[in-house]
Amino acid sequence: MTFTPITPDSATSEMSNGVNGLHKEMDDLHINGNGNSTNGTNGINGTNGRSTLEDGEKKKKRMSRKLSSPMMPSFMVSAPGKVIVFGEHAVVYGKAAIAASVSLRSYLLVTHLSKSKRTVTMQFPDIDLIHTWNIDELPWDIFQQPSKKKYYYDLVTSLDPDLVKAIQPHLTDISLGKSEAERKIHQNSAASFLYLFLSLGSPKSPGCRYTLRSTIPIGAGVGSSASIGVCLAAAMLLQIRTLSGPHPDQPPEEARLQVERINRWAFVAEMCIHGNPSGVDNTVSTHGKAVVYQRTDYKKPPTVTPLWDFPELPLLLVNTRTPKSTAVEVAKVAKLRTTHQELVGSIMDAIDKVTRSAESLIEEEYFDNEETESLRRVGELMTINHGLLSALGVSHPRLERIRELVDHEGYGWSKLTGAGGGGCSISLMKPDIPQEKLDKLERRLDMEGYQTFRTTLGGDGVGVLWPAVLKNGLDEDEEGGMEIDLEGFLNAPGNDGVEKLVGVSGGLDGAEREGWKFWRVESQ
Ligand SMILES: Nc1ncnc2c1ncn2[C@@H]1O[C@H](COP(=O)(O)OP(=O)(O)OP(=O)(O)O)[C@@H](O)[C@H]1O
Ligand SMILES: C[C@@](O)(CCO)CC(=O)[O-]
Repeated sequence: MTFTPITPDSATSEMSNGVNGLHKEMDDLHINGNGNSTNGTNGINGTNGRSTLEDGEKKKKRMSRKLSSPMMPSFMVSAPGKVIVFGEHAVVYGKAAIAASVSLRSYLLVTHLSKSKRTVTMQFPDIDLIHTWNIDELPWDIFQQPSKKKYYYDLVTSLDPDLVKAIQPHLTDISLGKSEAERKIHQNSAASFLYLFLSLGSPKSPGCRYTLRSTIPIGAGVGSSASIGVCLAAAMLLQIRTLSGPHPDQPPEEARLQVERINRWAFVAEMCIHGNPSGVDNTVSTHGKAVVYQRTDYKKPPTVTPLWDFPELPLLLVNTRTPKSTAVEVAKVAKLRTTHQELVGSIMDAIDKVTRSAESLIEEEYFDNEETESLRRVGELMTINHGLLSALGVSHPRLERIRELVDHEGYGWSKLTGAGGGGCSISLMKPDIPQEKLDKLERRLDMEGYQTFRTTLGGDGVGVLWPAVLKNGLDEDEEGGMEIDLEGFLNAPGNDGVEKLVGVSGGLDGAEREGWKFWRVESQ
């Protein structure tokens, strides 16, 4: 996909959509990080950004009145993790890869403080991180400098070293008393958070708390960091009222524009964590479904083609709990390629063929994700892809053991996902396997120290719950549903507790739960 630049004019007209979209009550709030009248981005009250002095005066009066307006309600944002379904390693050599969202997700609860409280807190209990900053002490001056200032519609492709430097003093007292390794991780997360907060917010940003819980395993190649970046980007863009929708009758083109805006800022968050990310993770996490991703020239942006009609596939994700290093595995393949250039080239070509065959298969009109024959064909491509990766030397005995337990027992088709050498595998399960056999398999894997997740490929991307009130098909719905409070969210037990409390598929019989809304970007 190519990023379509959003001009100030188009941004302005969308801003008024934004005001009328998801959350009417936001109209009355005094928030806007980026609004100003010089560049046509001022979305406050839906003005067109070409305001006269008189308008400005009127606006000032209106704004000062609004200071007494009620607090913004709590809301939630959620985004999925991802797996590479086909084409890892070959993608490093300019071949295509298919990546898809998984149903494991991150959930971010945004709660606002009373106006007198001028603090912002990031609370990431999964990694035991909590930190509070005084908003008025943050380095707004440099982030607001005209030569530095970025707007919500900007495409940011690299971090500004001066801005990164300005953040550093605000990271020094994070997680004092923890190990150096842990502090480094916490400081990275905080740097990513602050870069976004300072870029999208303003010195007038309201005091608030961002609390995140995730069901995605961390550092296992399932895109946990990207999903967090997506949640933060979406939440902050919603707070400054620069997104329209999601709402049911929104045209797909408009929905895609909103999603792309989130994706751009999620990429900025990923850059803070990873340095030089390809962008595939945040793209899949924002859009959901699946994408074909290809980077032929590293000096140019990659080609990202959304597979809007990617089927939802049932999947068993297995974490070997064996730490992997992507860099080591990639180097291993590079070395093999030096010695056997032609042969390795043929393997890469074969992987590319597998990826392209999968792409065409999935897009076939009669492809049916609930039908055995269609699943078998995708499954066989996964098996072939794994064999080719194995030939490149990136499998691992713990990954081969999964194939033994799943494929050789006739339960499904497995392949490693991501770099290999440990990390995770994915298994496409046959639809007719009796439940007790599946339970037995999971017990076996558990006994052998694996971590299993039943997940579905190709689900929704970023979603919004505005306000943070859920309906569960229970009596309490009559009284407007159940409000998600911070304590309840923090105390939800484990991944299941989080899913049960706020999960996007926590509706009756696992259906999409009423309340969560998604930008519907599909073409059909
Ligand atoms: N649940 C979480 N809570 C807070 N921070 C998290 C969480 N999950 C991931 N992170 C952040 O993301 C970092 C992990 O990112 P990393 O890219 O190494 O792994 P990944 O995103 O899970 O895998 P990959 O990028 O290979 O798909 C953590 O160090 C932390 O900063
Ligand atoms: C192994 C690899 O192809 C995927 C790692 O998730 C490396 C990369 O694409 O950067």
